[in-house]
Amino acid sequence: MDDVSILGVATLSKKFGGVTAVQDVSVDVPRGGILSIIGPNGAGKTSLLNMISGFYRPDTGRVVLEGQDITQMKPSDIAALGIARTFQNIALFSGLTVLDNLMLGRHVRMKAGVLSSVIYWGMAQKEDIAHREAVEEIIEFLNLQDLRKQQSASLSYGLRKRVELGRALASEPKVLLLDEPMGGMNQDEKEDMARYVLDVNQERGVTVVLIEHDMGVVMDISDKIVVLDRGRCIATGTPDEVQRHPKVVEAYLGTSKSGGRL
Ligand SMILES: Nc1ncnc2c1ncn2[C@@H]1O[C@H](COP(=O)(O)OP(=O)(O)OP(=O)(O)O)[C@@H](O)[C@H]1O
Repeated sequence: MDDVSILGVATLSKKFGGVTAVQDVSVDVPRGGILSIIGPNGAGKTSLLNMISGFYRPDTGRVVLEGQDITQMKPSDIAALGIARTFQNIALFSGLTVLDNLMLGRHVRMKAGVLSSVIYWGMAQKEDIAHREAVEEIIEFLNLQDLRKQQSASLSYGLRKRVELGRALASEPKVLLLDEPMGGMNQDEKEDMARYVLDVNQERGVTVVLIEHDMGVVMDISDKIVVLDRGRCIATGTPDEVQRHPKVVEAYLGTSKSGGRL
């Protein structure tokens, strides 16, 4: 991993039975940047995120966060070290309010357990106030003030995606993994979300790793793009470099027998 990277994966591979989901993929994620992972359905994008966040154990290879090998760690320990994620299918507690969903997102930062909060009630209460302040600040940042007491189930799809972003931000991540944050959104919702992702990156200094199918958004906001195809990395570079890369042109436009699968 080079000096400018916050996160690196090296020769990661993962098979499910006879299916190779990811094969020998190496990626350096620049600190403070936005890196997008693109590729056709089944290319291995989500599997790669799952290995970074500890949800899947790689067959081979390493995941390193700020010099620390996290390959074998549990998802909760990885979250505590500063990697948060959102899911392709929204993973909120639909019966809970926006505020409570965000408070749950903070639990990796909460020190006081149930027992200690009984014994050291005052300390736990102080901690609770600090957590509430942090969550209120995120609610303001994402313009969710008017919705804080609403059940998340009652919100539109685009707003639920925004709340999920808030839940991930509540853990104060250094690196945010976003799995299709604009998937299923209309154009206005997409533009809003792209703006929030940029603000998270630029104003809060969070490194972003993004899986996204909307090429307009990807080309607009990414510093670096990784292209996966059938589990392998076929190109890495800036948006310009990747767009001109012969293998990407072939896969996207189908200049050969492959017929454009992206
Ligand atoms: N838990 C699993 N069990 C079995 N096979 C899996 C599992 N997770 C992923 N796969 C397989 O691994 C391959 C890569 O899937 P993955 O979801 O990582 O691709 P993707 O690029 O994220 O696709 P999409 O854009 O459709 O989300 C697919 O063939 C998929 O069926």
